[in-house]
Amino acid sequence: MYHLAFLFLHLFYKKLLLEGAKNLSKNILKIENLNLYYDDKQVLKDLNLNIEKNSITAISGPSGIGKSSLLLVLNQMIKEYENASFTGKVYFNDDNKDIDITTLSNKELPNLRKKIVYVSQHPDILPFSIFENLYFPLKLQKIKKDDAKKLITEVLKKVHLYDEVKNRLDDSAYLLSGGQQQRLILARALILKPKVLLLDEPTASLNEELALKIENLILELKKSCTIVIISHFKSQILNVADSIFSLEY
Ligand SMILES: Nc1ncnc2c1ncn2[C@@H]1O[C@H](COP(=O)(O)OP(=O)(O)OP(=O)(O)O)[C@@H](O)[C@H]1O
Repeated sequence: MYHLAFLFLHLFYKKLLLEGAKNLSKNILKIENLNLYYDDKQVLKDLNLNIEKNSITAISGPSGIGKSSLLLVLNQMIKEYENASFTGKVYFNDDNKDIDITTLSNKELPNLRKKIVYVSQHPDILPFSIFENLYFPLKLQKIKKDDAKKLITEVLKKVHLYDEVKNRLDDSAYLLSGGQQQRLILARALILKPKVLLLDEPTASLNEELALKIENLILELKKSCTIVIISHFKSQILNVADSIFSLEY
């Protein structure tokens, strides 16, 4: 009888431990009571959001409601805006440890932004060649040029840009079309294998065929990272999103 009770307790305790471990790692990002202001103007009000690991969350809502601002909070790029301020907490589950990223020092932020990468709707192309735009983040990681070449080819193929640029990698990236630049910055975001990708209108300048290819890429990326996406295309949201978070006035 005593043994049976002990076994039961042991199994119960193990189940609790397993559930605890599962819950701990289920959400990769967690926002609690976020209020965001630009100067005196409040943009986000008492916002709470959980984002599951390896999921695709779409942020929807009317123009100007604060969708891009919300993405900027998620990797703390918002701290670069002098007129922005916020209250609340943002937890990032990194290697099964929850850290409140709002408390990170300025020195710790570049490392966070390698793990949680924001891809702007306005391609922030660097004034270098196509190759150098992609080599830049790798150089900072002290990755050798030969290894970098392999990674760059791989990532250009992933974003369906390789065939268009393979013979002109030394040309200025400014010579690329809007749609090519958009795929280039997506490639640059992917090259360091982020844990979270924050995509702000990733297919805004692409034709329908390319947009579909990028949607398929986003679905494939879900296996290795978590994605938060802003898109004005309803069909795109329905095609890729596991959940939709709507911002309303
Ligand atoms: N740096 C800033 N300083 C002051 N106000 C800003 C700043 N950035 C954004 N805003 C304002 O904050 C509000 C939210 O902007 P945000 O770009 O987050 O909206 P959005 O939902 O992404 O819009 P859209 O769908 O048009 O891209 C808007 O009213 C915008 O004008």
